[in-house]
Amino acid sequence: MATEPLPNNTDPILRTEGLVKRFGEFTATDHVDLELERGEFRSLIGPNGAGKTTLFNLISGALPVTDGEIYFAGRDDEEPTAITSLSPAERVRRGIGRSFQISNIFGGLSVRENVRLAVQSVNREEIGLLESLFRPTDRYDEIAAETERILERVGLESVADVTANALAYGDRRRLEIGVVLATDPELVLLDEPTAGMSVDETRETIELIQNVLVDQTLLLIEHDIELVMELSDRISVLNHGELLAEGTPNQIASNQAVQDAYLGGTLDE
Ligand SMILES: Nc1ncnc2c1ncn2[C@@H]1O[C@H](COP(=O)(O)OP(=O)(O)OP(=O)(O)O)[C@@H](O)[C@H]1O
Repeated sequence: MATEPLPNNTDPILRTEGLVKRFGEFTATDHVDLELERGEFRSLIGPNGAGKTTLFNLISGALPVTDGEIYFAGRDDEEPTAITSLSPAERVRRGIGRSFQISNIFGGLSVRENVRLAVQSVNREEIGLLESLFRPTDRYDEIAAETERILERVGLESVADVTANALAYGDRRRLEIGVVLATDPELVLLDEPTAGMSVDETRETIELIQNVLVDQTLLLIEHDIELVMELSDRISVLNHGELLAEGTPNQIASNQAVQDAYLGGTLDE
């Protein structure tokens, strides 16, 4: 009987080393060492002000780090390389996508135009100048085909010509996910995708994310602890900017430090 081949690379897709972010005297990120395995669904939880969004901003490049390094393995199964000083746009090209709290949608453009722009934004650099000059039709066809593939993947074909601002709430969520998928990410940072949603909408959105982003590594900030416990492969807990605990949902649920600092014993109920 054939045996499963061993994965040829077990390096983490993302690794932060001693990551620090200070705002003046205040330390929002305090020597965070985080490692994400390729393909995992990781949630990042912690009380308000624990530093979750700040950590996302450091990983995406929206904020410069005060100290420490960020390594990312990117598209090819290569050794992780330092991305700490790369621009946000370069990080997107390397394969770090981000969605939700920072909206990537242009409200005045159609659904299709939004997706096409996102596809173009990452493809531009991948072909040489000569190729782009001599094969414009091929390129146009490729981008159009990829755009249609993504519209189908997120279930927006029937509203492709609708202006984004006119979309129903659920379809707007689909477009957010489509736009991030269009950048062909390896890792997707999802910052409270369900903020302001009802329990049912929350569940539907998370299920959509899981279905559509099945090939990606996900790092999710989510306040619905029940959902986090149910869906995550592993959970990292931040408290006062520090990584307080890390583990499977069961390990986190039974971690006394987490209960004391954050969950107030509610997980066992
Ligand atoms: N640009 C900034 N300047 C000064 N302080 C900031 C800045 N950004 C964040 N902070 C502070 O850093 C701390 C962490 O904020 P952050 O938004 O990362 O927390 P969070 O865990 O995402 O919180 P929440 O769950 O409420 O969204 C907070 O005390 C916040 O006031």
